[in-house]
Amino acid sequence: IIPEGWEKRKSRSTGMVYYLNIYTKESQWELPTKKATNELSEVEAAHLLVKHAGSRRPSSHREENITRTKEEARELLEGYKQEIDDGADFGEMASKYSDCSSYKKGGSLGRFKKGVMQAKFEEAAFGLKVGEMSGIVDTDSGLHIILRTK
Ligand SMILES: N=C(N)NCCC[C@H](NC(=O)[C@@H]1CCC/C1=C\[C@H](COP(=O)(O)O)NC(=O)[C@@H](N)Cc1ccccc1)C(N)=O
Repeated sequence: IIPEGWEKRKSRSTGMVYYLNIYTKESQWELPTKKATNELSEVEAAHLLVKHAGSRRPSSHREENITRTKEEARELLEGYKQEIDDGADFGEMASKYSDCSSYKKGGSLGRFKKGVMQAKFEEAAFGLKVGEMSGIVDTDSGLHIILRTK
């Protein structure tokens, strides 16, 4: 069977069958193998981080000294999440508003294995399907929304 998120396509030029991932738009000739997320040793994800006064490092390229409260951070992030749910581009929103240095790459953290990110962040990221966005995730760094891209 073809795993969720993949579609079987026929190449217009050669008539050969290939497989297209409807979330990441990647294509491949061989039938994708379904790997249960928990078996997956790594995922690729992007995030939008809003820091607050209680963050472990309350500073970013956006603000030298971040003084907003955690609740203010939550309200801000809920607003960004709503905009993304309404169609705004995740990468653009992360570039504009994220307090993480990954803003330079539209929030992309690249691929990472288990054991690298803080527990709550890892738990959320490895629990997402490709193309799915998390709810608000609370770590020592601040509040995040996460988009799994691979
Ligand atoms: N790619 C890695 N190996 N980098 C080490 C990850 C360390 C890990 N980080 C986290 O868990 C959170 C979740 C995602 C980002 C992050 C925190 C902070 C922002 O929060 P702050 O540390 O000011 O509290 N951003 C980072 O770490 C950045 N290097 C992420 C990054 C940036 C650009 C390119 C790739 C990765 C941890 N165990 O603390």
